[in-house]
Amino acid sequence: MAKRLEAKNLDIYYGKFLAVSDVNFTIAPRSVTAFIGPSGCGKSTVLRTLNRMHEVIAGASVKGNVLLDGENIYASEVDPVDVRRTIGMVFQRPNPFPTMSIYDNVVAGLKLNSKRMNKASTDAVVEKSLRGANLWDEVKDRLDKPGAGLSGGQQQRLCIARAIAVEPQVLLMDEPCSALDPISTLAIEDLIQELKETYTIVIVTHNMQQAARVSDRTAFFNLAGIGKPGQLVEMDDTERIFANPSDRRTEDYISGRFG
Ligand SMILES: Nc1ncnc2c1ncn2[C@@H]1O[C@H](COP(=O)(O)OP(=O)(O)OP(=O)(O)O)[C@@H](O)[C@H]1O
Repeated sequence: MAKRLEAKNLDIYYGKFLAVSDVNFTIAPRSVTAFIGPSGCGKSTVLRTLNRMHEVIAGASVKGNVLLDGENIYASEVDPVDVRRTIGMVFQRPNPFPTMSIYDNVVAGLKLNSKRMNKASTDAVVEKSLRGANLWDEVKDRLDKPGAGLSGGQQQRLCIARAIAVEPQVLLMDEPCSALDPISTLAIEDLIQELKETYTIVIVTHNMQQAARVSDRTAFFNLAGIGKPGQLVEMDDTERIFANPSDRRTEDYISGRFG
């Protein structure tokens, strides 16, 4: 189910502003890749081009291609809504629909995809998704209660359940733990390890320990200079990036000399 993701010559714009230039990489199926780098270097921008969320912003555009198992997601015949179903996204702040029940939060994605399902199969998807997000045991007796009644960490797992309910092949996570306490953060990190058995995962994180803990591969992004676009400096096995990176700029960043 998990798929390979490739970026080819990506130039990413906000209006005329070239925010990130010439990004190329390949991400293997069933792996976790962390995007790290100083603020403003374009980590979130690159992430959003991987499921065509970038173009939702007025004036934003992309040159280059993103291939999912060799298929260009920017090809003219491709429906961006399908792309966003296949390549799901979890955001920085848990964003469940607050008044909607826990159950309805999980099925919200299915409804958007207008799948017609009977009650029994919907129940099964809800249970499977909540189990997949390690939340089932905590909420199974209050599925009809509002999503807003959960803790921040539970809400983030609910958002992950909502994202996996539509059975994506890739999961993009934009700083999914930045609003969470350390215990909830560890719960999400454990969950990421389990989810990579099924999905290809890309996570943006400011926390280098987190990148070292959860990812197989790490991509270091940097700004070419003030006012210049962000760029991918290097991407390699996480162990190598943290122990013996190829580029001096990566070493300076991970050893805390800047950023
Ligand atoms: N909606 C937007 N409109 C215009 N410019 C934007 C927009 N979002 C981001 N940018 C610009 O694009 C560049 C990259 O921003 P981005 O948020 O991708 O960086 P980042 O590395 O994720 O930063 P951070 O770590 O602070 O979240 C920055 O110069 C930023 O100001």
